[in-house]
Amino acid sequence: MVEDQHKLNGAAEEEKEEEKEEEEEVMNNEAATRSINVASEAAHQIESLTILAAVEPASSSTTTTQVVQITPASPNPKATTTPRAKVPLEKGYSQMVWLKLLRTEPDLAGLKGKSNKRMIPIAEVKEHCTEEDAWTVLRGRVYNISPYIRFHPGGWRDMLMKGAGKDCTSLFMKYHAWVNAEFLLEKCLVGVLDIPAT
Ligand code: HEM
Repeated sequence: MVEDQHKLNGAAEEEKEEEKEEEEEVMNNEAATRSINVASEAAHQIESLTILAAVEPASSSTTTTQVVQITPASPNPKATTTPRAKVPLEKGYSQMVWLKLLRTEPDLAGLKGKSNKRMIPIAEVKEHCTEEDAWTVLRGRVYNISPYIRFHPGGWRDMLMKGAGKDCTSLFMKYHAWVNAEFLLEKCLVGVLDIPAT
């Protein structure tokens, strides 16, 4: 009887621990996504900066304030892109874990020693369209997205896989032009898209 009670207590403790771990993972995940976004956002903010400059004319003793508007190089796309739908990530697939993999996994691209500067025709990209072997083209670069699919915050079956085996640049720009994919997929680069001369 007492033993049973001990077992029950033990199980309850374990469950609590697991819940705590899950909560921590969600918090870490959100913090990592926020940091990535803040960095990308900041880059856009700088492009549309309005500077309030205190100008002191040489000929006068009074100080006037002048507004200097820097014309944006490109508008902040977040304001114009499609509304977002968050998809819960499976346990163990947080942005934190992905960032760690980027640092620790030597061959996320699956190159097995081959160069990632190879020119790749779109016909070859098309052959890699399954979950286990998914390539995509983004802004002229070819990436192996298989290791990333379950980490994609927008979901993979209905979303990321839409870009598998093809050029996903327009889909990517539609949903999140501000996302720094070049950084997130840096280690997944397999080559450069070969665009035949016309
Ligand atoms: C291949 C490179 C891609 C990368 C590196 C990538 C990365 C990301 C990241 C980091 C987010 C979170 C954005 C945030 O929280 O502000 C996100 C969200 C999302 N992604 Fe992607 N994505 C890619 C491709 C795609 C494609 C091809 C689609 C659509 C078919 C897509 C659809 C979405 C959607 C709908 C969200 C919404 C969820 C959200 O904003 O939190 N993504 N993606």
